[in-house]
Amino acid sequence: MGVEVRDLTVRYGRKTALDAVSLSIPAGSITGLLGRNGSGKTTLASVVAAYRRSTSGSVLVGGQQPWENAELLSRVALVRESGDVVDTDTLRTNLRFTEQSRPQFSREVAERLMDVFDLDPSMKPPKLSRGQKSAFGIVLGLASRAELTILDEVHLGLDAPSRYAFYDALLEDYIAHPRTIVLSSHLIGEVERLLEHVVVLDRSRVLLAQDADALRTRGVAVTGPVREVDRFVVGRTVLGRQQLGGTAQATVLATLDDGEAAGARAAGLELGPVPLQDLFVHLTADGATEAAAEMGRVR
Ligand SMILES: Nc1ncnc2c1ncn2[C@@H]1O[C@H](COP(=O)(O)OP(=O)(O)OP(=O)(O)O)[C@@H](O)[C@H]1O
Repeated sequence: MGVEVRDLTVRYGRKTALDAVSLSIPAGSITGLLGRNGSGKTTLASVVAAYRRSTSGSVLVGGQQPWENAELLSRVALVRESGDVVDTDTLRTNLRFTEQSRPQFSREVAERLMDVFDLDPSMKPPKLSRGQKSAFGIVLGLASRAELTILDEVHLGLDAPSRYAFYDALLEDYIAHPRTIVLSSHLIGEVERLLEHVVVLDRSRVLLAQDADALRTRGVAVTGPVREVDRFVVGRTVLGRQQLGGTAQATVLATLDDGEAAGARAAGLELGPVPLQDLFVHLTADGATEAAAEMGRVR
């Protein structure tokens, strides 16, 4: 179940949260929805899952318009940090409610994840710690096996072992039951290995929407003698540069062909990948629009 967003604008009063956003989320992928605070990620997730109406523009989920489309929405799950649970009922009862409304719900996944996160089914949501609330949202989200599952900052409050347990569970269940998953997170370094597609929002607009592998190949980290590094970067877009004594490392936007790579190595340069996190930081830093425009041209 893919998502097609065209010219989507959402305003809250005079505040424009999404400004003529157009993007595609491929069916059967794990897509990272990335962006700095206030860039519009939650707003986009809310409109796609029909929690909120757009001001203008269109959203199609699996080719259908989601607003007030109950049949479609039974196959779409949005898990938010705030949690969408009934506070007066136990976790066990909340699980049962979700099971009744989700055609693909897996009780086995729910029980396993309740154990993984050490959640007591007889507790009620208000008694849970922040991390336990996040964990319960993840249990509901993954066990629902919705064809489109949007996980919006669900890791907030989770400690590192619980986050890695979540990433492992997500990947394992996704491989066994492929579906479309959208993962919004600030912890790009942690989720990078999961992502097949990346959407980056910046100040209410789409900065990038592309295949994660293609994005990774857009950058190269070049390390070596200062003079050689400086020669290499001439005419290229430099995202960052560090120097320690006579050795420099520059991060540049470049996809090297075999000849260029061999030439660089012959000049004593080491070539390495640029972590997605670094590309993201550079591209969304203030004043980085030129680099982003260059990335956009190679989309
Ligand atoms: N209910 C609201 N009323 C007014 N403005 C809002 C409302 N919700 C969000 N906004 C504004 O819309 C913009 C986008 O907010 P949104 O929550 O979508 O961003 P985000 O990318 O999810 O941010 P974060 O990473 O901090 O969660 C922000 O400037 C925010 O202040």
